[in-house]
Amino acid sequence: MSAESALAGGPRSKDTGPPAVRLSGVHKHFGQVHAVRGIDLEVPSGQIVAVLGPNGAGKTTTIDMILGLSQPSQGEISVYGMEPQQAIAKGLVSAVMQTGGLLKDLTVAETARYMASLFTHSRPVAEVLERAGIEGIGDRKVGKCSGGEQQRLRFALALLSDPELLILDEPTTGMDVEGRRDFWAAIRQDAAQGRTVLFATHYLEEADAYAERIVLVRHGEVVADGTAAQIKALASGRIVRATLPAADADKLRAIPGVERVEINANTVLVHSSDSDAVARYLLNNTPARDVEITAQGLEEAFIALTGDAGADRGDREVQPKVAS
Ligand SMILES: Nc1ncnc2c1ncn2[C@@H]1O[C@H](COP(=O)(O)OP(=O)(O)OP(=O)(O)O)[C@@H](O)[C@H]1O
Repeated sequence: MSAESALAGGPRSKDTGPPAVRLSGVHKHFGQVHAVRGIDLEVPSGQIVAVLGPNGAGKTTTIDMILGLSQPSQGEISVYGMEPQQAIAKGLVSAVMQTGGLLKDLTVAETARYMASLFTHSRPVAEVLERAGIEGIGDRKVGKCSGGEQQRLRFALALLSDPELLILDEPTTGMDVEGRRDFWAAIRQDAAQGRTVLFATHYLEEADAYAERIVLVRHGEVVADGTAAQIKALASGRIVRATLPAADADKLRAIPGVERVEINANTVLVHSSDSDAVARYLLNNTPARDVEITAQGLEEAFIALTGDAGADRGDREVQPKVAS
């Protein structure tokens, strides 16, 4: 089953009420810093959405406003048609943040029981631990849990109120590949029931693998919004690779549609919106061999759309970027 079909749908997604999240013309200033610059966004109920962007793009600032932790300087935010605080007070929203909030000397199960006791209506502790895939470590002290297990515990706690909307702010930062995979497996299984999930990430791989929709932000603005395939298509060109000793970069750049030429020893890489023209030129006018045409991936789209040279394949962080 594809990530999309595993994540989409479910009983909750049939809701026809107000969208889970709506942002209209939202700006946020911190003194001189214009962190969010006019974001419009609507997340329908039941959708799994990644807010993807490099460091400093404004993801956390936006999530904090959706959670009612801070107010927009301008614009409006509603959650299920209500003020964010009102939706949270009704138990419609839970969040999994990166750090904090856990007592190291309690066990996993004690932590969940303690939190459950704070809710008037709570899902059974055993059920949320199972959903988070940590039912086998209920007796383990939180301080002895790995970073990934602690995040799955935070996820379990977030499920106690059985929220309609789950918000996760870079939930897997610092986890190893296996921890990340287990964490997302748990989220994905849960989301198949139709819960709405909005997560911020700067891991392209996570957005590609787990979101139905990617909202790409850069410098506080949405620069692309769609499925991973649609975002890849925005940076629509293809790459033509060939073996060509003594390639003439200027001649290659002069072919219509060529955006970028890279020459590495005997290999040329030509990024172009008209790959056929490049291939024709290479085969008819040069001694090029091993000509290959490939579609650009999400990483190229990310670089093209966010202007960041240091995009990440999933196990490295993108370089910090300060909004200008
Ligand atoms: N409380 C604050 N005071 C001043 N500037 C802030 C504050 N919070 C965020 N900023 C600035 O706003 C911009 C957006 O920051 P934000 O944390 O929302 O980005 P982000 O996309 O979540 O980045 P990261 O991936 O690093 O968490 C940055 O330039 C940041 O330095």
